[in-house]
Amino acid sequence: MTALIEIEGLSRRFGAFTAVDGVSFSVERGEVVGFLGPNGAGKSTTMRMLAGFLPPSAGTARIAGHDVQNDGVAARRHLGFLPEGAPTYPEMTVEGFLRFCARVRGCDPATVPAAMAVTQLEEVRLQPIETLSKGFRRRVGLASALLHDPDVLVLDEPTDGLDPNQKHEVRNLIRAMAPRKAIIISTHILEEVSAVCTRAIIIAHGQVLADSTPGALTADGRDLDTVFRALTLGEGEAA
Ligand SMILES: Nc1ncnc2c1ncn2[C@@H]1O[C@H](COP(=O)(O)OP(=O)(O)OP(=O)(O)O)[C@@H](O)[C@H]1O
Repeated sequence: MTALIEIEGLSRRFGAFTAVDGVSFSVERGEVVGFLGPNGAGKSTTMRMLAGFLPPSAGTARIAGHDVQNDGVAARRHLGFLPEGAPTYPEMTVEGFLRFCARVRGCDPATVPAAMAVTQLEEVRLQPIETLSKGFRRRVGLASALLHDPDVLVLDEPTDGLDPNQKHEVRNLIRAMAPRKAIIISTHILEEVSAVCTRAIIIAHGQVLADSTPGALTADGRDLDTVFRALTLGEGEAA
């Protein structure tokens, strides 16, 4: 069976600078992959290429077997993407924005109430997005990614800006969806990896430094924070 996410030799240069440098991995249904790395490591650039929003300088990305560049429409049918930052169209209400997203993507408007329910947006459904707190805006983005119940979720810092209770809810939601989907989440929060991820990929300077289960990464008794620092700061076994 083909993996739902397949990335091979993905690279992206900006001028002379290489932001992503030959990244390869695949993600099967049922996996929740934590994509970790320091600021500027290349996480968002990789995710934007995987979502088909940024063309790679080299390499390929496939979603459910469809190349995101050459067969983008078919690939996006299987993809829910939560980009960094807030949803656009700040003057729209939450419900209006989600109905608009459903219409543009050709999915049934009946999906909107369900997406608002799982992301707990009903109480603000008639509020313009620009009047919402950062946490609520993040949940609007998440609801939009979930609308068409895609097989693959690519979530760039899904809990950014949420309070501890909301973080807990979003992690529960990710865990509940996990068996039916392939999910990749980028995060700076290492506790999130232990809480929801079945696998962790650590990148720095655009290159994959580790790709393993959280248990295997910490098998020698070090905590994930120490492993992360050792890998990304080049402290090696001394850490
Ligand atoms: N459009 C662009 N033009 C030039 N450089 C860019 C562009 N987009 C990203 N970069 C650079 O590429 C590198 C990787 O950026 P990226 O946003 O992918 O990192 P990140 O791991 O997501 O970081 P963060 O954790 O801070 O979000 C950074 O040095 C960034 O400045």
